[in-house]
Amino acid sequence: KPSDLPPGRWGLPLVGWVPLSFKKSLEEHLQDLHKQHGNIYTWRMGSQVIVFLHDYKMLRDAFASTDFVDRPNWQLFTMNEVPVKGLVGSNGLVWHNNRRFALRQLRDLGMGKSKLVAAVHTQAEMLIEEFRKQAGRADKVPHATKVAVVNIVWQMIGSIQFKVTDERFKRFQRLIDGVFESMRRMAILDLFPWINSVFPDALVTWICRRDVVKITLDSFSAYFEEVIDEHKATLDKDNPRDLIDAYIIEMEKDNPDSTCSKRDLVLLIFDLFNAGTQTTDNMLTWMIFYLANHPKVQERMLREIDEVLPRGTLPILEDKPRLPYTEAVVHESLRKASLVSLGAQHIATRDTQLGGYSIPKGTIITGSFFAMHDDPRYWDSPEEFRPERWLNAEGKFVAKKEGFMPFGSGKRQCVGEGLARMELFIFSVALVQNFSFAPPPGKKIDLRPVAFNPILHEPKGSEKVVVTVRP
Ligand code: HEM
Repeated sequence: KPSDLPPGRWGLPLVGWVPLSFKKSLEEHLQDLHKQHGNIYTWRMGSQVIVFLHDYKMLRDAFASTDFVDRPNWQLFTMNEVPVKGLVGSNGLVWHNNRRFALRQLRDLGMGKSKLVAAVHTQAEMLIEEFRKQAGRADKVPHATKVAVVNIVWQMIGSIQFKVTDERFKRFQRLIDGVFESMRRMAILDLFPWINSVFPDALVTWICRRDVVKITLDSFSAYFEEVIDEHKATLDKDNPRDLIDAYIIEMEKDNPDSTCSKRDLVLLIFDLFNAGTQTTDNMLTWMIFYLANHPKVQERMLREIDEVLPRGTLPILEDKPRLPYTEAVVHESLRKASLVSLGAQHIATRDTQLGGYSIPKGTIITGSFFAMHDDPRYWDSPEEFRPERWLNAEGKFVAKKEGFMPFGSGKRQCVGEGLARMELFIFSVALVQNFSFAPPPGKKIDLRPVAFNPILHEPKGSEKVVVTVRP
């Protein structure tokens, strides 16, 4: 162990530190390390040296710096594409160009813009219709929430909308699910890259589902390329309809720094779906679960909405200041869920310093967001779901920042944050206006996330909720 790295667990070369018992979750082990070593500690997982940051200010400063701006060369991020394209896993000029482009598109086509608000409203109406169909019985959260979030991202990217019953949507959803499922397995190769050269290729492919990732990416690519070609054929340069049109226009510019290509656009679209749909859909399910287990929160939210909006009127973003409790419920849900519990990993781009320790170039850095959101240094009684903590004495919403990072922070902060917040706000108002949610009689919804998922805190899909139409 290099002596000036943060303290922690090292274990054996190549294998790293492996717990002897799997009774504790990954997060419980990280909490143990935090208690033992403080706000910055190291865990060698497989052959990867990973430094965990457990402190809000340290994390904020690190992720604001170019010293930690890059992603590791993990398959989880690269999707086996060499050189890496798209946005989530790329570095350098490709990342810089794509991030700037995506942020501009989200601003121009997205947040608060009437076209996208109209699309969110259409999806909110569809959700109301679909939730109504399962009123009166205990059932899983309808799959319409997935359709809604996919449709919004598609609207922005390619002006496409699926119907709930659309077979193409089901195929599309199976692909997204396939990617997420295989991402967990791909992490094995990222942590133990040497198994590639020790075990037979067929075995590695089977364990790590490399074939699934390839097949999935190929299917996505074929579909996206078709959509891109349709856009090219019908492009009006003076009236770009969506992100694909804007990218094609950008691609045709004579810019020496351009990193545009059709393959890059395919990967960018893939990244936006990958990062922007499962996340928002899971967050909406978490909100429904929290509301179901906290009837008083639900009633207070409804009272507030009823005072501001006539029933049947969907909110617009300008209504937010008049709905502070609703804003508080959205924020408290984001805190409690800690959806992306460890964030997305970063890497030191040069030999540098952090928290008084030396961090060699290439060290992987990750945030313990789940722990920060549950840390009594920042939150009074953090275990409680208490939206009131976001309101001041006058009942105004206060966007508390200290200890709150559901979308990451700094140079790689989530580009879809504004869009996700807009969806969660409009969808939750629409649902609470029309329905009440409760656990099945005599039960509470199990709010523990699905086990063994280091990427997302997923709500348990098997949990049922009773939807009742409001009189
Ligand atoms: C509730 C929903 C969401 C949550 C909790 C969330 C959270 C996050 C987090 C924690 C990161 C990692 C930041 C880092 O590397 O430090 C991230 C990155 C990212 N998110 Fe989101 N996200 C959500 C929705 C979305 C949406 C709707 C989109 C776009 C349609 C999106 C696109 C991205 C992209 C492209 C990145 C990579 C940015 C980069 O590497 O520069 N996300 N998100």
